[in-house]
This record gives sequence, C-alpha cells and structure tokens, in this order.
Amino acid sequence: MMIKEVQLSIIKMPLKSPFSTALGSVNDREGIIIKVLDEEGRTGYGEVVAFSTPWYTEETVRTSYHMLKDFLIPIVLNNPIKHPNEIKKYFDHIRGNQMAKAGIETAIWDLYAKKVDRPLWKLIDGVQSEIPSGVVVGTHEIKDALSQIDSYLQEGYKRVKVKIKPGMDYKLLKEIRNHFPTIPLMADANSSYSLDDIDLLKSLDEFELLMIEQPLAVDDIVEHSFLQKEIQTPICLDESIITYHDVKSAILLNSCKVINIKIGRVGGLSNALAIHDLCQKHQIQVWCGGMIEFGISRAHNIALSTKEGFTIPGDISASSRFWNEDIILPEVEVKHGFVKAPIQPGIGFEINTKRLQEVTTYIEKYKK
Ligand SMILES: O=C(O)CCC(=O)c1ccccc1C(=O)O
Ligand SMILES: [Mg+2]
Repeated sequence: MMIKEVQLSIIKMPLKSPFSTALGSVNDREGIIIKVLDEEGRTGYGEVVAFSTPWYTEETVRTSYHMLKDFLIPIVLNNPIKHPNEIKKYFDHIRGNQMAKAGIETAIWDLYAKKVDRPLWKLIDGVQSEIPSGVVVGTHEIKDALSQIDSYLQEGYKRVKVKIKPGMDYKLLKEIRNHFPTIPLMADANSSYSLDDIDLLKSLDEFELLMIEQPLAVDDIVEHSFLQKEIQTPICLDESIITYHDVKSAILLNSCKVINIKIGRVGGLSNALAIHDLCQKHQIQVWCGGMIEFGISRAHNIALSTKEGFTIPGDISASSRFWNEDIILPEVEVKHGFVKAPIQPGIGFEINTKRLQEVTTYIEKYKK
C-alpha cells in the first residue's frame, strides 16, 4: 500500500451533559479525525483521542497535531506499507505520543481491511460478533448518579462504572449498593489515592466491585503491587499501562488482575492486540476502555472488543451516551446490552459527512 494523502480535521462537539472525573470535567470534546487515502483511491479513518488539555495523559489535540504533521505523516507518506503491523516499527524511534500514533495507525488498519475487503474485526481474528456493553456514570453527585444508573440499566447496559475520588467514594458506593445490590459495578479512581489511603481502599471490599480502576499514581506499577496484596477487590490498571513493557512489569509484580486496554493510550491497534495476547497468556483479564470518543474510535474499539479475551463489558456505550448526533452512520447502538460487530469491510461504519463538516473547526491535507 502507498498512502498518497492524509487529511486532518480538528473537530469539536458539546457533550450532552458534563463528564466529571477525579481530575476534572469535560464539557466540549475536541478531537482529530484522520483520513488516509491510498493510490487506488481507497480511504481509511482513524481518530486521535487526546483531549484539549493534558489532564488524562500528557498529550493534547495540539501536541498530537504537531506530531502527526511534522513526524508521523511524513513517515507514512514516504514508506510502502505492506501490512498495518509494520507501522509500529516505523514509529519506534519516536518516543511516546501514543494517541497521535494510534490515530494514524488505526486509519491505516481501516484502509487495509477495506483493501482486502474484510471487516476489521474479522481481519484481527475477532470471535465475538456481539459484544457486551458497559457505561460510565460521569457525576459524583449521589442523586444524579442513582438516577443515571437507573436509566442506563433500563437501556440494557451490562456493567456500570462510577468515578470515585477522596471524599466521594465509600458514601457514593454505599448508596449505589443500597439501591442496586447486585449490579456488576466498578469504580474508577483516576489515580486520586495513595498508599496513605489504604484503610479506605480496604473498606471498599464490602461492595464486591468487579474491580477498582487506577487507584494509585498515573506512573506507578510498584505500589499497586503492594496494594493488591492488601485488598480483595481486583485492581485494574489504566493510566499506568502505556507500553507492552508496562504490562510485562505489571505481570511480574502482580500489580493488577485486570487491564483496561485503550487503543489510543497504548499507541495503536497492533500494540493493543499484542497486549491482549500477553494478558491471555498470563490470565490477566482485559476490557476495552473508553475516551468519550466519537464514532470512529468507537468503531475501532468494537473491532478490538471482538477478540476472545474481552469477556468483561467495556466502556462501549451507544453514540447517544455522549452525543446528540455522532459522525458515523449508522450510529453505534446498544440492544439488550450488546453492540453488534458490523458486517461491512473496514471499521464497518460510513462517515456522516454532513455532521463531520458541521463540527470541523480546522482542516488540512498533506500529500506526498
Ligand atoms: O468513554 C467513556 O465511556 C468514558 C470512559 C472514562 O472513564 C474515561 C474517559 C476519558 C478519560 C479517561 C477515562 C478513564 O477511563 O479513566
Ligand atoms: Mg480509567
């Protein structure tokens, strides 16, 4: 494959309602949509999931734009690519910048799957044609959280994740458990605790959570290993896992029992697949994490989630969870708690060009 053109569109869309985490709130979502075009006129789409500000990882929309324009796009325009698996080799000498790399790598996966005329999920040997869907409650307000959970359960979601932070943890989970004693429930701390909070973290064991996601520091693997020995609740790592090597370290140290795989955070679909395989080998459970994304990243997440290790419902909610109108057609729908993997080649969704244009704030094309 020769890529002859790459188009970057910065887009911006308001969320239906603000999404709060221990680290801050998101009201408007910016992102970059990447379109790659090959010499035969085929197209592929990817999405950069970095936020406007560096609150979740150090990348932002603008740092990833710079990385793409000045480093990554010239590489893909100037090298023949036989298979998307080769891209990570080309990107190896560029440190970090996982979300920028993932955006363009996933676009090329889509293009390649279209070239070989197969749905992306089949190309990567996915096995689940219907994947269980979970949802994230984006508020720390108890009353709000309870009513959101109630309506999400009515919509059929199979797992509920709530955000916790110091001061809004035990109380919130206690109320949720009083109202919903048996729902599959998990808590995401977004790295807002330390080992000084060990008694509090132990007290959460009574809620029989599926897992607690990223309780300790963003860059920690060692202290999580200590914490996992002290608490019953399985630890799931999110922010701490950026590379394949991080997963090896976490396995060696028994730092977690579960890993949240996000294609963006780990630098692309090839890395996500390698991490999935390694986790399978070591009985580490995996699920696919969300990034309050638009439909294109969601479509890539659906493909990844069809792999056999993805047995826990991921953050794969419907387009309508966050958006009044998504940028793909059809939109992602959750029926009876499941999302169907598409049958069309590539990511299997069309671009809603009218909607994409409406939300685009900046556009640029790069040619060979
Ligand atoms: O897309 C979603 O469903 C929300 C997932 C979520 O919790 C999240 C959203 C943005 C950034 C980080 C996280 C997280 O998993 O920590
Ligand atoms: Mg998380």
